[in-house]
Amino acid sequence: METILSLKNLDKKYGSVHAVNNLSFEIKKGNVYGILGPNGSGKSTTLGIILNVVNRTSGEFSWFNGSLSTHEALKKVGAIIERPNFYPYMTATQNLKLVCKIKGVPYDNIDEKLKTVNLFERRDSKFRTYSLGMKQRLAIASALLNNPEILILDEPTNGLDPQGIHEIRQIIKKIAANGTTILLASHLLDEVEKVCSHVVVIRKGVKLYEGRTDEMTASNGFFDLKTEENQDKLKELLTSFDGISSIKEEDGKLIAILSKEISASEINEFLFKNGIILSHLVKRKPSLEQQFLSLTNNK
Ligand SMILES: Nc1ncnc2c1ncn2[C@@H]1O[C@H](COP(=O)(O)OP(=O)(O)OP(=O)(O)O)[C@@H](O)[C@H]1O
Repeated sequence: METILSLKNLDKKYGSVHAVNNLSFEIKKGNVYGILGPNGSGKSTTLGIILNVVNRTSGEFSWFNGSLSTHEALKKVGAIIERPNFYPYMTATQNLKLVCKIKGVPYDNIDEKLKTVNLFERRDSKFRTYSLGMKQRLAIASALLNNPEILILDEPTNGLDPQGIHEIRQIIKKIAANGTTILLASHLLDEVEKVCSHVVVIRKGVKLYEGRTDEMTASNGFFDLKTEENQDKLKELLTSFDGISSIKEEDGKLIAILSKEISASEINEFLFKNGIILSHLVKRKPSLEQQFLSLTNNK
């Protein structure tokens, strides 16, 4: 799969603040990536560096396998990293025409992009009459005017109401489904879970996790178990079972953490054959939220 962007050991210090710390990851064509991290974790700084608006302290990044200069490469990138700013007394179409002039691209795309962001019907309304959600959608249309290979968004749903948030997420998915690679920064786990196929989790500029969003959720999970009879024997049997990596006690129950996929019936049968009748057996998986919190809090 074609590499759109690669970061190697990227570092940024603002005086004593280590905003980005030895960060490496790759963006492959066609995926939707989320940079996920709490406030101040270095997301905006990272986006600023790859867009050439923030100087890195050290490390490297390269666009499109280094086949183009950064200046040329950025012509194939659409980005919104600041609050959208358009002329209030001009209509959506007039504002986008101006952007086309500045970017040196023809007007031909304007209607299509307005349709993509559900603003075609409101194309002749003045920008100042737009809601915050509409302003954000117009910014997305503007970033798409040059048909970019990749669209970069910093906290795309910040400040919007639930409906506005939903609409922006649907639009991002639609743009991705049309083949545009997407990189967005978010502090919202839920957002990344809903929108992104891949995630890079950072905290204090350090990468904690990189991989598929669904694989982050697909840890093997754990069993809650209880017997009214011999809890010690239950513990002993579980310890001997291949695929159980550790056991802890909680509120009179045993929690068995799995290192591979084991079904509830498999474990139930094994215990029954060895003389244990369970009064409680539940298989659980930690939610992405629990995993995110443990990733960002405990390291
Ligand atoms: N221009 C600057 N000068 C000094 N420190 C800065 C500057 N920009 C960012 N920082 C610091 O660098 C760290 C990372 O900030 P950054 O804005 O990249 O994080 P973020 O993850 O995008 O957070 P947020 O979601 O709050 O914007 C923070 O500690 C921030 O205070």
